[in-house]
Parts: sequence; C-alpha cells; structure tokens
Amino acid sequence: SDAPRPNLTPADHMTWQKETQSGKARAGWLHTRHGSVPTPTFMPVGTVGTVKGITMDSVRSTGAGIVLGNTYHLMLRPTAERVQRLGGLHRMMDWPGPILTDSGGFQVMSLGPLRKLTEDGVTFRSHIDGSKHHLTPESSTDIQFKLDATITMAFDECPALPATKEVLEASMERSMRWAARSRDAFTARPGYGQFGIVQGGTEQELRERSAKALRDIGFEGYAIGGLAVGEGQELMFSTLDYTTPMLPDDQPRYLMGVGTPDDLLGAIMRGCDMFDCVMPSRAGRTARAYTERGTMNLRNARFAEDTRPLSPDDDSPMAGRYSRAYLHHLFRANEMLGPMLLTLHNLAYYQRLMRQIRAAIMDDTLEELAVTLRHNWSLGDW
Ligand SMILES: Nc1ccc2nc(N)nc(O)c2c1
Repeated sequence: SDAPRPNLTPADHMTWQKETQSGKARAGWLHTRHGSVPTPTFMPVGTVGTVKGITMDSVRSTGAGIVLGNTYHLMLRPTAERVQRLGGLHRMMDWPGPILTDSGGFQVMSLGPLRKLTEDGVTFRSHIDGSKHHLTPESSTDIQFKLDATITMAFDECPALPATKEVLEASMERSMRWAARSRDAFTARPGYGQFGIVQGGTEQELRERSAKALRDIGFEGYAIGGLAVGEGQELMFSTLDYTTPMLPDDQPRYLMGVGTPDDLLGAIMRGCDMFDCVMPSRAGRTARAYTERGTMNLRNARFAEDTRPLSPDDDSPMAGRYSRAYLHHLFRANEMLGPMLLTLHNLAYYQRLMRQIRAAIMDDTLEELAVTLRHNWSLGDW
C-alpha cells in the first residue's frame, strides 16, 4: 500500500499501530527491527529457510513483507547453531525483512506417534534421520533467538480436533504454563517481539480463560492457535467471533495456518491481522492456480492451447508473459519452471488480495468488496 507510513513508535520491542477500522476489520502497521509491514498481511511459508521454488527477490516482488520459518524443521537441519554461525536466518536466506518463526509444538504434534509429551516438553524423533530430540518452552525460545527471528512464537500444544472439553482444557492449561515459561525465556530486544498463542479448541469458556492467561503474562501480539485443524470454516468463524474481542484491541492478532482467500476475507472481517498458510505455495507446486475467479488445475487438458494469461489482472512479474497453455505444457512435462511460475503467481494473488482488502478497510467499503470477491470466486474459470 502506498499509504503514508505513520511514524515509527520508539519502543523496546516491536509495535503494531492501528491505522483505521471498518466494522471489526483493521488496517495497521507492524513496526519491527527488520522493517514495517502493512496489515492485514499474509506471510509466505518459508519452512526450512526457503519459500520453496522461488528466490526471496521474487517473494519481495509479490509485495510480501514478512515470511514464516519453522523451529521444528530448522533445528533438525541445518540446526539453530549453524544458522546462528551463518549470521542468522535473514542473512542465510537473503531476506532483510521481518521473519516470524513458529515454535515447533504444532509441527511435532503433526508427526503423531513419533513423540512423547510431558509437562516439561515434547520428546520426538527426527523425521529425517530418526535422531531423538526434546523441545521445551525454553529450548524452543532459545532456538528462535539463535535463528534471529523477528517475531518468536510461544511454545504450545495444538490438540487435534475433535476433542472432549476435558482434553481441550488440560491441553490449554498446559499451553498457558508453557506460555509463561516461553515468556520468561524470551530475550527482549528493540524491534523484536514474542506472541502468545490462544488455545481452547471450539470451547468459548476455555478460549476466554486462555486469552486472559496470555494477557496477564503480556506479549507483543496474540495468535489464535488450535484452528485450521479440520474443524471447517463455519466452526472456525464462530470461534473467531467470540475469540478476537477477547484480545487487546491495540495489538496484532495472528490466525495460524489460515487459509483460502475466502478464509482470509472472513477472518479479517472478524478482526484478524496476520496469516500464514502453505496453500498458495503448495498449490503452485501441484499445478493449482489461485485467481480472482477461484482455482484452476493447469494439468487439465482444456488448457492445452489456451493462450490467455492465468488471470486478466495478474500483477506478478510474470503477468501476461506466460499463457495457460505454456504452464499446462510445463506441468505435463514435469519441468521445474512450472511450480516456480505458479508459486510466484499464487503468492502474488494472495498479496494483491491483501492490498485490495486493506484499501477497502481504509475507505470503509469492505462489505461491498466482500460481496464482489465472493461472487467472482464462485464464477470458476471464464
Ligand atoms: N493451524 C495451526 C498452524 C500452526 C500452529 N502453530 C502453533 N504453534 N500452534 C497452533 O495451534 C497452530 C495451529
């Protein structure tokens, strides 16, 4: 956005400034040690220090301002100590902008049987070489320090849904004890920050208790975890309806692991500011294009001689240079360039969507934009 950038607030940690609000949706600025980013913002996923298949210059060209890395993957390879010796993630991956790192609990959980969970932390075996590892709130926070993460995530446990209220309660309470230990282990530095992660599944009373516990500890931002784990959009939105108002109005809210363009629109309209999801990049590697008219699979034979661009207002650097037919050919031929171009295209679409939504928040026309976007997404290819 070319909106005038409000002055950076001097602070001993990163800050978020709300610029304006339209309904529950907010437009603001994230000010960090590694630069300022307009919100709402979508963070491309750079799990092992790379947004798969494209250079960070390409990521920057889409308009992305902040990217995500993963403690779990980087601690296993190349290890946090080596990243630190290489000058930290920013220098190693040639990304001077802010980096948010997830804390590892979620990734270990998705490894299933390979792990043992205790009050102290999680013991698991590496999916790479079977070596044994242990993650605790302290070690996760230390690893993120070594990675030089701009935004550090508290170490939490994300329970699989569906789960009984008792299971959700015990898990949430442990995550809150881990949040306090994560905060104690965090090294505050000017322009850096740490986010707490609200848990509690789809139980309002548990979400309430979790949000209060985190506010009492005090963080630079608050993530909503425990969602986008198969509960479906309706249940995710209804959980957001009562959870975002529980979080401080003047601090950023990060909905983890979300989502499709329609998810993003709905979550922004419910007061969320930051997002990350593998969908646009993973789809790009599997021939699925995200566009204003919904998604399309470029392997489909109907594109074999379709000389049109992917979408008329594609503003990625490849805009108007590559036809659907060419992409169809690249994917059918299993050429590297296919996933590279389509990943770039999809991330550029997500960033364009963020800019569109932010501009609508600024001129209070978000309701109208939402109707247009949802209509166009339903059109399917033209
Ligand atoms: N859907 C997700 C995605 C990532 C997560 N990361 C953490 N640390 N915690 C969660 O609950 C997550 C949920």
